[in-house]
Parts: sequence; C-alpha cells; structure tokens
Amino acid sequence: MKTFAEFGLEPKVLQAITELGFEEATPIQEQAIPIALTGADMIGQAQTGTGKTAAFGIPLISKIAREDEKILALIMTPTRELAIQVAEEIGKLTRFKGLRSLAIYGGQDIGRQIRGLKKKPQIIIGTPGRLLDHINRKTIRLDDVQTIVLDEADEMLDMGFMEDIQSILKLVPEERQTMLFSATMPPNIQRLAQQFLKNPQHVSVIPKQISAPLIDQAYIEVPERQKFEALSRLIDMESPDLAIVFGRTKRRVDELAEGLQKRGYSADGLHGDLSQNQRDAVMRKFRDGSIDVLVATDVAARGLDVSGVTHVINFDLPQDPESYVHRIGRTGRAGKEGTAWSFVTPREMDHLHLIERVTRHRITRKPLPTMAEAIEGKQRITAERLLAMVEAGELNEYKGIAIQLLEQYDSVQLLSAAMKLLTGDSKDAQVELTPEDPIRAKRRGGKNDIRSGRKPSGGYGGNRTGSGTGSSGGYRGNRDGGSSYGGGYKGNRDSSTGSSTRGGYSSGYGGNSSSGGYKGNRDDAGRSADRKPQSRPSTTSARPAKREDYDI
Ligand SMILES: Nc1ncnc2c1ncn2[C@@H]1O[C@H](COP(=O)(O)OP(=O)(O)OP(=O)(O)O)[C@@H](O)[C@H]1O
Ligand SMILES: [Mg+2]
Repeated sequence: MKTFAEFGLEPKVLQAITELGFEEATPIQEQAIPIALTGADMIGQAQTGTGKTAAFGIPLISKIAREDEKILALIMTPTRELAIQVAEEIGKLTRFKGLRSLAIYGGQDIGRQIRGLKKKPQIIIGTPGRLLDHINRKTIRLDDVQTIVLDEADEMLDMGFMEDIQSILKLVPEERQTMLFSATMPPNIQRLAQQFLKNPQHVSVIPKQISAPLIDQAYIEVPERQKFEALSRLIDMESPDLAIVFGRTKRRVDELAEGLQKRGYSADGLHGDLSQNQRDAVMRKFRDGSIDVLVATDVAARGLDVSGVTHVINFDLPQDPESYVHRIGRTGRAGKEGTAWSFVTPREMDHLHLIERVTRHRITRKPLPTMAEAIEGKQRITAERLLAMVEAGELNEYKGIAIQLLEQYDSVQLLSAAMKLLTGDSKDAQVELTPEDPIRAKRRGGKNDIRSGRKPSGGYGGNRTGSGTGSSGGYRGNRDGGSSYGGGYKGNRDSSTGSSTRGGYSSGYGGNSSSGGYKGNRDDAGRSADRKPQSRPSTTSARPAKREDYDI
C-alpha cells in the first residue's frame, strides 16, 4: 500500500487528504492516481466503496490553480444525490488549496446556481440534464474544460443519458483528459467509450468477484404477499444500525415507507417523484441517523456513501446484475463489513441465478426469519437501550418510584413489563402492499441497442437457458465463445490502445446487455419518466422546457 505522499502531490492537497483521515491509498487510488496525473485518458474499475471518488478527484484538482477563473473540470454523475456528495468530497479535497467547485443538478433553484457560477468555479459536478440547461442559457461554457469525469460511467453511457452526454462532450475541447469510473463496466461500454476516449489506460482492480468482498450476501425465497411480513421480521432480527431497503417502483417505495412507519420503524422513502427539498431532507435525516431505514428506488443504488449502513435489503430484486452490485455496495464500504439480503419470489429464482453468474458469487439461501427470531431481536435491542440508559445514569428522579415498586412487586415482573412497554407492539399494524409482478430477466437486444448490435436472442435471457452454467462459471467461461469479462478485461487492462479488438467484451456479457428492456423497464426508478430524450429539445434550440426533474 502506498501513502499519498508517494504520489508527489502538492502539500495543500496532501493536507486535505490527511484531514479526511485517509492514511494509505486504496488499490484503485494507488493505480489510478499516477496514471491520471500524466493526463492520460482512463477507464477505472474497482469495487464499490473503495475510493474511486478520490482516485479521480485528487489528480483532477492537482491540475488546477487557484487563480484560474474558468471551468476547467467537469464531473458528471447520474443522480442529484451523487452530484451533491461528490461535490462535497471535492470541496473537502480542495479545502486548503482554495479551489472553487459547484454542484449543478436538477430540482435546485437555478437562480442560486447562476449566482454560484458567478463566483467562477473551476470545477463543476453535475447531472447531465441541468448541465445542458445551463449550457443553453449560456450560464455555463465548457470551452476551457481540460478534464472530464463520468462517474458511474456505465450508467452514464447507457441509453437514457447517452444523448445528453454526447451533446455535452461535443462542447468540450478535443484536447482534454477524459476518465470513466465505475464498479461495473459491462464489456460493451468499452466499445462505446472509444467514442470519447483517446488511447485510454485501463485500470481495473476487480478481483474474481465483482461485488465488494466484505458484504455477506443472502437471499430468502418468499412469496410476494409475504414480503412485508418478512421485511419486518428481518429488520427485527437483524436490528441494523442503518439500512437501505430497495423497492422496484416509486409506488412500492411510498407504500413500504408508509408501512414501516405504521409499524413503528424510523423509515422514510426516496425516489424521483419527490421534490428536491424532500429528497434532500430524507438524505439529511438518513446521514445524521434520525431515520434508520431508507427505502429507495434505484435512485439510491449508485455511488451513495453513507457511513454506518450495515444492511442493504432488496425488497424487490433489481432488474439487472449491475444494479445488484451497486445496490448492495451501499454497505461494506471503506473496509467495513456489511450484510445484503434479497427477497426472491419463487418465479424469480432464475433471475437470482443470473445475478449469481454475472457477479460470480454464490448468494446464501436463508430461511424466513421466524416470529421467535424477530421477537428475540427486538428484545435484544430493548435490552441494549435499557443498559445504555443505565450506563448513562441520571436516573435519580426515577429512583424513588423504582424503590416503591420493587417493594410491592417482583423485580422480574417489573422489568419484563418495562421491556414490553419499551419494545412496543405496533408491529401488528396491518399493511397491504400493491403486488408487483415478478422481475424477469429481460431479453436484451433490439433495434435500439447501441451497445450490442446483436440480435435479441443473444441476450441475457438466451444465455440463461442456453448455457446451462453453474452459479459461478457462467460469466467467465460459459458464454458464447468469447473471452470473459474478467479474463478479457484484465488481460487488456494495461493496453494503451483501448481498441475494440477485445473479443471478450463484445461477445460476452456486454453483448447481451441492451437498453431496450433494461432502462425502458426502470421508469419507476424515476429515470426515464423524467428522461425523455426524444421529446427534449436539442442543445441548440431555445431554452428548454422545464428540466428540473430530468436527472432522476
Ligand atoms: N484512502 C482511503 N482511506 C480511507 N478511506 C477512504 C480512502 N479513500 C476513500 N475513502 C472513503 O471510502 C468511502 C468510499 O469511497 P467512494 O465513495 O469514493 O467509493 P467508490 O469506489 O466511489 O464506491 P461506489 O462504487 O459505490 O461509488 C468514502 O467514505 C471515502 O471517504
Ligand atoms: Mg463512487
């Protein structure tokens, strides 16, 4: 492991890194920072929670001087929450250097952003829709941009964002450094990336399994109508510090958050139909621990870094394996351990196996928590709260009554009653959810499939039935003859050509993923509902219609 001092960074940046508490560089930082400092284009892949933000952030800020008054760097993210978070980290990294950075995202008052832009930030962190809005208003000019980063690159280069990204990149000088980062790089992203990158260096620190190693992964087979009960029991049994529960649709998230609240849990929902103020408020509450359970659509799947998240629960399975990797990656970050649970309805078992194959990780089957386990979990928490109260002291006001009661009643009876009172039994509240259809691995491919160019039958679905793979081998070796994701990728990672000759990418996994079924079916993540590329005006047209809700 390298220390940051070994990269030859300027003292003010080093000081900021120390202030952040980073002692050693993570593997992706160790590999990516020296290459990025040379100005080379780069594709960086490393597991969730391993410090990719600083891996591109540190070199990016090293190139900028305080006196510069133009926008020199642009970081794009797929969601507003991620833009805000990345902007915060960049802000921390530039603290001593005194650079100016600004987050630009939909849903926030544009006037406020324009005022921010007047302060001449050198670094913009934004979501594509609002960025285009500013470009059209001429409040943002990209003529001087030297560095572009696409965080969550595979998501950004997917259909829904592609058009915007292309429009934006057209306005950035050719002479620039472009970097793509993500935990997942479906192989065909490589091919697509050729459009934007020049001789990219590939930096991948993905070991055999793509998901982060510190996450304990389990699933429970449970019929749709029993899921809510299962969720209550699971939360009781596991008593997470902080948990994120992923639901498939906005409606589902609303219903789940409401149901959990009804049963006395401290929960709230996050999805793209909420106002930005509501979204900000929910994130703030989750970050400061005033709610324990964040229920969210895939809007929270990528990049979010909230310390203390011990559990991720897929109440509904995600549509695609990448989403699974990112969702569960909200826990097990920065060297901490985490637990991921997934509910799988009987008809979705195939889909689970697909996720196992693609992630090359076997997910442990666990039984539905019993009522007894749930109660035991709840009691344990109550006992912990009680003991914490004892430790904290300051109970003098209660001692008089306690002594009186103990004179009249049995101590075990008394304590049991107090525990019962503290535990509460609001769990009996009836909660009915609108049923969701089981998820199906969508056929990937189709005429709009810019990533694969393959016939639909070559899709995911085709492989599921066709290759008959085991749960671990599919991704690597059992595809249709091409080299594997892992093999192909790593084998080529230090190639400086970034050519499209990597058979593995195009004939393997990536060839299968299309956006036809994929994004089109994820509207409830708040994305394509907001993101209607065809109906939006081009960048050259007059001021666009309201874009506030465009970026999820
Ligand atoms: N060198 C380091 N030492 C200790 N902690 C670090 C280091 N680098 C980053 N971190 C911390 O690790 C956490 C995860 O970092 P980050 O959000 O950049 O991960 P990521 O790789 O981008 O994950 P994701 O794929 O989910 O976006 C953050 O809290 C960050 O502050
Ligand atoms: Mg990240």
